[in-house]
Amino acid sequence: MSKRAMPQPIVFVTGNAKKLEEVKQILASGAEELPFEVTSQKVDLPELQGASCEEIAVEKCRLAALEVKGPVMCEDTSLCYHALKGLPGPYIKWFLQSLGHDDLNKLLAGYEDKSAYAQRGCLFTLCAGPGKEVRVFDGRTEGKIVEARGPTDFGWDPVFEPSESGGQTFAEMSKEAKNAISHRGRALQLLRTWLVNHAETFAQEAA
Ligand SMILES: O=P(O)(O)OP(=O)(O)OP(=O)(O)OC[C@H]1O[C@@H](n2cnc3c(O)ncnc32)[C@H](O)[C@@H]1O
Ligand SMILES: [Mg+2]
Repeated sequence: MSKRAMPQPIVFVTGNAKKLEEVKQILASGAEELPFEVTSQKVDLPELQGASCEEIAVEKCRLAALEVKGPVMCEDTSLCYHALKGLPGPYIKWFLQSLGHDDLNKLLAGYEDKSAYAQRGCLFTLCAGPGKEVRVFDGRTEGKIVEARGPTDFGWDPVFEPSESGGQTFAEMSKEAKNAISHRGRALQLLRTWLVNHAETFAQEAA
């Protein structure tokens, strides 16, 4: 499919190089090609505190559109422990940075339930430009928190064992296998389908 002309490509705004790497792989694979060009820009956007995952994601995307002055997509990943009623959730980045994998796991030491979900972080968000509607696409993968196994180059991948992985942590899986069942792969698939089906609407909003 040829790409539709837009004044500007959609800019994926993120400060995280590993996210960008996966998003590129996911967009390059799969049956449907995106009807628009996607580029990326490294901006560390401020994130709301004390708000719901969805409010955090929407506000970040709104700021990204103002910054880029054109169409953008962003994403926010949460890691939610069932025993901790959804925490650390959107604050996983700060927990991981301060605690590291081992101490992160100790948070669950007092609980039987080690299950977690990597949720809404893939909250992928899409916005056609400053002041335009922000659309949210929610991808979720269930699993449990385990002792770290596998390469440690991407966030909490070593301590998250998805229920569908046959016992491997995200870090131990190939990129293709992770992307096929990951929160990011699922949310991005929803965004892709929406854009394919609403290309006209989105192009008009961005014009
Ligand atoms: O600029 P942005 O896109 O916000 O990038 P970020 O690194 O700040 O990312 P988040 O705010 O979404 O915080 C999510 C945290 O979870 C980590 N993370 C995100 N996706 C992950 C994945 O698929 N596997 C493992 N860790 C992940 C990421 O490194 C952060 O520490
Ligand atoms: Mg962030």
